[in-house]
Amino acid sequence: MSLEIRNLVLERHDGVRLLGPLDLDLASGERLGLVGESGSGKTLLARALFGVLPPGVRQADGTVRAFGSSPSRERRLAWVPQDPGQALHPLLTVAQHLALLPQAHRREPAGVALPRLAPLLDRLLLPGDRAFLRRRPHQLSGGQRQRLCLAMALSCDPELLVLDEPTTALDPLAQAAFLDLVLGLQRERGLGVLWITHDLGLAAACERLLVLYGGQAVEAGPTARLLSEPRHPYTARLLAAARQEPAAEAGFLPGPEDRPPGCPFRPRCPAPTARCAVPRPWRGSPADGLRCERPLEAAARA
Ligand SMILES: Nc1ncnc2c1ncn2[C@@H]1O[C@H](COP(=O)(O)OP(=O)(O)OP(=O)(O)O)[C@@H](O)[C@H]1O
Repeated sequence: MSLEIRNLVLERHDGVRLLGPLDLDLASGERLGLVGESGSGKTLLARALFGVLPPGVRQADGTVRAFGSSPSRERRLAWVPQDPGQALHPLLTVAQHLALLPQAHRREPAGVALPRLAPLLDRLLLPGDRAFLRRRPHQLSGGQRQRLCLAMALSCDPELLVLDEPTTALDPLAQAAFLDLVLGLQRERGLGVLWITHDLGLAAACERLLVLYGGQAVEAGPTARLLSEPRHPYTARLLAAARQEPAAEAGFLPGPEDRPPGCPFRPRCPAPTARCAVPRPWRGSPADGLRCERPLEAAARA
């Protein structure tokens, strides 16, 4: 197993729960889409994987295991960030960015790393000539900046790629091209992929989905099943949004301190019951299960 998360709970410094309890498994070479709207805890989860929680957030419980306890885990796991503008250093050149991780993880000098990475740049449609390698981030297009982040993430041949909303800053055509590129690389290299997104349409390229709402996993399963027969009302709502269908309900995800006890989706749910106010157990396996008192088919039968 590339990634094994058990009972992970993240809290704010004042004890307010931000995420969890959460279980997640990712097998090697598998593509998992982590889907949820803004504020649902996706980025915090990615940060927990890399052990870099922001100030004011702590891991209150649970375990995160990437590649067991392998000492090389740092280089086997790589992250493509949401905002390349923030991730890239404005004063470093393309060449200096590309040499950073090989230097840190493999003690590989730039003079060795850059020729080794030339075919990768080619594959990512980034020019490898001297003039391009001397450019700084502000001299690149948005798509080139994001592909540079991808090149950096792949520079030490990782086995698992975590992509945190990597296409947010791109136009729809560039989004589709970036997705194709990642899927192609995933197949060629047998990479595991954890694709974090609020867009169910983008996540549909993954084999499995895990849906988060208000810091809780609400549904997980094979993508084909979730897209055709969502069981949690929030998954159904996401699906309707991806199809640009109008919402029957209004409202936003409340802040972590204002979330109701029990199911966080209860205030927006079309058919809540009194039992939804009580925390419900996860039913099923981490890969295929649900946390809902009144799954959709049951509600339809009532
Ligand atoms: N450093 C922090 N201190 C306190 N609360 C935080 C901190 N970072 C995030 N949070 C809170 O944790 C919750 C989850 O945040 P997170 O950034 O993981 O959401 P997200 O699903 O990635 O959203 P987005 O799609 O907008 O990036 C939010 O309510 C956020 O306000």
